[in-house]
Amino acid sequence: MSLEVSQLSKLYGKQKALDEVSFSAKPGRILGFLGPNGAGKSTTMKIITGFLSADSGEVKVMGKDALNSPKEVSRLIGYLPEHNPLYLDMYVREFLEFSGGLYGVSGQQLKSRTQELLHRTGLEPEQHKKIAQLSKGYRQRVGLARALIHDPQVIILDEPTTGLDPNQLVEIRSLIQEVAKDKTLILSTHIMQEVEAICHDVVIIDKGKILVSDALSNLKSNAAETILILETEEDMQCDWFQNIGMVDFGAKGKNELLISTSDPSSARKAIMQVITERSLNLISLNQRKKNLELIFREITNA
Ligand SMILES: Nc1ncnc2c1ncn2[C@@H]1O[C@H](COP(=O)(O)OP(=O)(O)OP(=O)(O)O)[C@@H](O)[C@H]1O
Repeated sequence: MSLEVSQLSKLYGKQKALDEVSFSAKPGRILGFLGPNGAGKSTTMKIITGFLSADSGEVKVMGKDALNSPKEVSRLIGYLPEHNPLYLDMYVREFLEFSGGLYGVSGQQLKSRTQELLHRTGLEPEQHKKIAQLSKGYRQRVGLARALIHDPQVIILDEPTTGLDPNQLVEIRSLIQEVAKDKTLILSTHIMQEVEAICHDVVIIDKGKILVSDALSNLKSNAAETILILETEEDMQCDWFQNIGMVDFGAKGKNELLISTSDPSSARKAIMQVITERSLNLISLNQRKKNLELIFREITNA
C-alpha cells in the first residue's frame, strides 16, 4: 500500500468532521473519494497532504509517517486543492519552474521536467501566457502540472473536473488516467459518471465516517439489482407492490414507482397482475440496472 489512513479523527470546535476514518490506496489504481457536501473529503485530503493537523490517527505515505514528518512526506505527494490556488500574475512556464524549485527540483532536471509536463498537459502553446489569461480548463491543467512537477508517488486531486465544459472534462479525465498508470491517485468528485468511467476503487464517506471502501466492481456486483420504473395515470401506493421488491416513489410523484428486484422477469409479471386487479391505466414500465448514482444515494441516505 502506498497510502494508509488509520483511525483518523478531527474536531472543528465541537463538530466531529472525521470520526476514525480508515482506508488505503494502491499504486496503478484510481481511488474515487466520494461523499455528500460536508462529508469530510477535503478535511481528509488536507490532513494527508499536511495542510491540516489531525486530533488522532495515523497516515502513512510510502511507509512514512505523514503526521509526524509532514515536510519529508510532502515531497512524495502531489496535491491539487479544491479551489486550485495559482499565482495569476505569473507566466505558465515560470510558475511551474517556481513550483518545482519549492520542492528542490533544480537545474537541467527542472527544465526537462517542466518541458515534459507542459507537453503532457497540452500547455505548450500557453506556456508564455499569464495564468490570469487562461480558461478554467487550462488553469486546471496548470494546477495538475504543478501537483506533478516533483514526480510524486501519491497524487491527490480534490474535485479536479468541477466546472469544466464537456470537451475539457474528457481531456482532463484522460490525462488523469494517463498520470495514474504508475502512481497512486485519489480523486474526490461529485460526478458519479466520472467515477464509473475512470476509478478502480471507491471510498464513500458521510458525516465523517467511512461507509464503504471497496473495488468499484465489487460495489456494483453486490448491488446487482434491477430497478423497474412504473408509471400510471393514477396515484399508487407502495404497499400494493411490497411483496414484489423494495418500493419507493419516483421523481414524478405518486404516479411513478421504483421497484428494486433481483428477478425482473417475475417482477414484471407480478406488476402487470396488480395493474389489472386495480384497473390502473399503464403509461410505461421500464427497467434499468442500478448505476453508481443510485447505489450512492441508497448508501448515503440510509
Ligand atoms: N475550517 C473549518 N472550521 C469549521 N468547520 C469546518 C472547517 N472546514 C470544514 N468544516 C466542516 O467540517 C465538515 C467537513 O467539511 P469538508 O470540507 O471536509 O467536507 P467535504 O466532504 O469536502 O464537502 P464538499 O463536498 O462540500 O467540498 C463540514 O461540516 C464543514 O462545515
